[in-house]
Amino acid sequence: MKKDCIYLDNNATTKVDSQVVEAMLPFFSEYYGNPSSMHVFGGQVGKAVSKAREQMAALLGAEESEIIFTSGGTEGDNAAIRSALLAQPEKRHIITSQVEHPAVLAQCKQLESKGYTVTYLSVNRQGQLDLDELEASLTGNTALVSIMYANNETGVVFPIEQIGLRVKSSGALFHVDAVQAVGKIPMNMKTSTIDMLTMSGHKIHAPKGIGALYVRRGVRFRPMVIGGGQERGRRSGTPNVPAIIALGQAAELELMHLEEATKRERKMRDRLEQTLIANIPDCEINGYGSERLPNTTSIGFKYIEGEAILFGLNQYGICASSGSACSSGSLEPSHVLRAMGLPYTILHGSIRFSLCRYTTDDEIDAVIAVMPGIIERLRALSPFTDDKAAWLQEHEQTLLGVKS
Ligand SMILES: Cc1ncc(COP(=O)(O)O)c(C=O)c1O
Ligand code: FES
Repeated sequence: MKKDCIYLDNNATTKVDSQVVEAMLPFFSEYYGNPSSMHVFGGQVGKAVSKAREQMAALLGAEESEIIFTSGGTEGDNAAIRSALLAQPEKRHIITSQVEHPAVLAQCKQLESKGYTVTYLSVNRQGQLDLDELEASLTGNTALVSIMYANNETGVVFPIEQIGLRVKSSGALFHVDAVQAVGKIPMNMKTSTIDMLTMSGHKIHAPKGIGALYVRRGVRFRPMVIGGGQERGRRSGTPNVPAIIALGQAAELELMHLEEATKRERKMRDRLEQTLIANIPDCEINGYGSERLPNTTSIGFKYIEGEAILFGLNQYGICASSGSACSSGSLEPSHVLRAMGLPYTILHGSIRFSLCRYTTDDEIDAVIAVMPGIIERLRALSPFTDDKAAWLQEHEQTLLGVKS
């Protein structure tokens, strides 16, 4: 495995910060007590967990009592959706969007088979929701609206507070998957319309398998993991103390770096985009013109395959991705880009670069230097010309076996 790679796949996962590793290490073999124990040895671990909860709450502008530690984004999303439905058994309708992460979409699909009705809001070519469509979909039967803060593939940011105001006036609960937004967009739950918010540690330089779910005080929470009653009865199981300490430390660092790091990342991201667009014909930025995360760019290069571009980049030690980490490896084109109605050729030729606070200008320069050559070589080999690509687009539905 290359250690010296140029890592531009931070939306898939991030490197654990060395200060984070340092903070968690003593909790493996030195302070290994159970935070629920009555003795002082366990009690001091309990205090460290409380500090981590404070650090997490500070990043979200929340109260400590509103933070539940989870195993990550997927659990947070699952737990929030289930809780919202269990708390309002008389309501049988859910609203979400077509571009959510599978952690939300798979849950909704399963609920449909159990008799729930789910509305999947559409997005336009820029990846934006239509707030009128949302308003028209809300009914007295709507239990929950679950919408992501920012999209993991395109970085497109949804107008969460405008959505929340509409949700609140309908009486439904509002859950937000903020896995990609926490640490990149300032959050203040005290002035927000959000009832529940999911975050995940491994996107903010903490380890994998730890995260937090924010549940607004006063919102009835029905736990998904039940047992010994840890996390004030909201998530049972002996907590993963070292990972929680790590998450707290990572949250503190994110808050400290947020303003300056996102400014730097945006500058580098914009330079990367502008230079590639200027130097390579027939490419476009997915979600351009929409508000986007400062660290993310998804670029479609016509007439070639995203996987082939990644292979080319790999030879220079550059890590990027052709969609979400969970679905890359499958040949299905991205459900996000498809929902945006992108033409066949862009759909298949899209790759994502995602930066972090460790990204340097030299790394961006390296990508800028090799990309035109990679694209040119692949296009020279491509069997698709303009005309063939147009034919493919026309027959896209048949080729993909999509029902429509
Ligand atoms: C938007 C979004 N939601 C949820 C998840 C799942 O988080 P986790 O990997 O912590 O389960 C991810 C991770 O890629 C994500 O990008
Ligand atoms: S699990 Fe991370 S993008 Fe799907």
